[in-house]
Amino acid sequence: MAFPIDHTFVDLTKLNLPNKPHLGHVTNMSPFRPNLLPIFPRALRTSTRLLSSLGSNRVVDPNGSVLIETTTSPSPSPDVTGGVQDVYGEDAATEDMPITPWSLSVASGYTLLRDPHHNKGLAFSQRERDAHYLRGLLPPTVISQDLQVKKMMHTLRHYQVPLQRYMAMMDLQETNERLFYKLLIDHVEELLPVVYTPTVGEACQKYGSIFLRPQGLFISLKEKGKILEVLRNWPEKNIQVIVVTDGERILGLGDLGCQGMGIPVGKLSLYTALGGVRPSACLPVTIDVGTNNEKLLNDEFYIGLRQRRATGEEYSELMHEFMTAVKQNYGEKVVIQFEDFANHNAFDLLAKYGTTHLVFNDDIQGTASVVLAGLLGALRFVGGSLANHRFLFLGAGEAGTGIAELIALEISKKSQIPLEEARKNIWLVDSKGLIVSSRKESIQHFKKPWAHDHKPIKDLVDAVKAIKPTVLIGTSGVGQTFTQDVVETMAELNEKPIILSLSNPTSQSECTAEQAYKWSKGRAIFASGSPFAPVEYEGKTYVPGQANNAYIFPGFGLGLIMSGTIRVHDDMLLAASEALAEQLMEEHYEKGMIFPPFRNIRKISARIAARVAAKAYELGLATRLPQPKELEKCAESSMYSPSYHSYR
Ligand SMILES: O=C([O-])CC(=O)C(=O)O
Ligand SMILES: [Mg+2]
Repeated sequence: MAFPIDHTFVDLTKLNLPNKPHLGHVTNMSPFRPNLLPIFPRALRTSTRLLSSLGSNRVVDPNGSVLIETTTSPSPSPDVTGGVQDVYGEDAATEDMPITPWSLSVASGYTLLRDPHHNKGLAFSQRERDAHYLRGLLPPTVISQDLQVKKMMHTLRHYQVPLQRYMAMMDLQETNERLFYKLLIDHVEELLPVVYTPTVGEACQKYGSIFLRPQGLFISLKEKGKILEVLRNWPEKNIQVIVVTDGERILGLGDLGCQGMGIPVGKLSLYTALGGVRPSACLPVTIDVGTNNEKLLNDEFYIGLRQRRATGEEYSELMHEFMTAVKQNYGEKVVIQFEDFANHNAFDLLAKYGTTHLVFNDDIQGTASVVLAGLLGALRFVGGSLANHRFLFLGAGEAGTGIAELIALEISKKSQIPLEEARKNIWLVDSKGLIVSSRKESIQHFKKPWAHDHKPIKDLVDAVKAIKPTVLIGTSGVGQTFTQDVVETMAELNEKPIILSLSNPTSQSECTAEQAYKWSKGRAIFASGSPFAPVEYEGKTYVPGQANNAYIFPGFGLGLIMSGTIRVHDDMLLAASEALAEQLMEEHYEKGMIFPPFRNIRKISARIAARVAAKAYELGLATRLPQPKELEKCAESSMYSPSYHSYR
């Protein structure tokens, strides 16, 4: 290798590079000298990586002298895991693998302390404090990351109000990213309800008042015509997953407009903590087309556009510009996860972009996959097959019809009967009552497949009596709709009624865990979308499962990324469900759970990722070739590690 050490910056525009240099290729440009690639002698490893991302293994100046030349080939190296270049060395961090702390330039001193990607707070060693101009900027003590975790947990547990915990965690994410993820990974069961459902729901409702620093990318109607530019303002270039919302149906809380940003931010924290996708590869996006929420429009602290929602062409043009810009800027292999769109847009967007982009709707497909997994898991212990069951849903929106369709697909595949036949054991109730064939003309298109022959029924309890379901699933977004009467009727009809209250957050749950166990006299197999604490009933402890798409999307997305998949296929959802279901053990089921505990989630996600990737290869949709031999190991080894690096 030939490395000049007397150059500190190279002007990219003047170099003889095979690919035209573009800011998008280079992650550590000086903001003041945008064409200058810093070449520091101590940072050669990073510089050579940048070279390879520019498609070159040498830098030649205008006179033809070689400035940098590497012996390695320009593209793929052992640093390529999870499908893209590990520019920041985020994978497999170890204390003994020194790296250079890059940001826009080499970060040091005060800037290093304020750089969330590299800050270690009191964990900077004495040597690092000397080498990086930190002396005096920190109190004298040096502590380990483990002690920092202990201290932070101690602080969090002292907060009585969940929103205070949420704010403390968001503050940590913005000041010390690795510590944030270490906390979340090591204490996943305790902290999931803090950074995610249910607390994130309250945070979105109050987002304007608690807003300190912006997180994610805000794309409003004002950015029309400039979305590509907006994407380029984001500091990271190697994006693998985007979670996008337009805020119209945030959990079961309705239209929260621009304040829905808490959702993509929270979902992407889980992509990293639960699925091991690098934080720098995750991009939260909120599309702001206004809100119809009067309370927010009149709230002086509201952060979004103060207008009613744009609809029709104005809406679809903005979405289309966004979708096009994403593909143009990040290519075809970026996962775009639609989250918390209202029904009408959710189904249309999925259908429209499903054939041109790598899109996944978490509320339709993720929720479906997790619920199917719970049912398959339970059946492993009770015996029988899905085809022997009768399903009744309260709620016929994204989650309801998405789950119904995936159950029908699984039945159809396993029993080799036509899909239409498989749908016949599945019934849905919406706000107007049971969906029956006489209503077919007046209902939305996504409800039509479920309009079976039956006389109209208005009330849920009457529908339960008439249909006699073995499984009752709530996806209505309305709390307390599984009344005592409904649960008692389910318990009269079934020895072990399966009751799933999926609406979020806790306030919207169709019934609580305690109600389900009490009213069924301890016989219900119960799970809910939001977490409930274990319940004591007549001397026995029941542990309700959390049927939340958080079990699926992080591993599902990882599977897509690691295989370089370009389209989502329903068979991948079935593969994910099966991978999750087989990890339910008898000991879990005996306690009443139909999902394995979240504390093993990284292992669970790796298994899901492997199964999804395998299906992608089988379907010919994967582009990362050759196919890695051991996909599960490959998934595990490509996961982000939150341990601190040592800085040279
Ligand atoms: O965010 C959650 O907890 C699950 C979900 O997607 C929703 O309720 O919309
Ligand atoms: Mg959602």
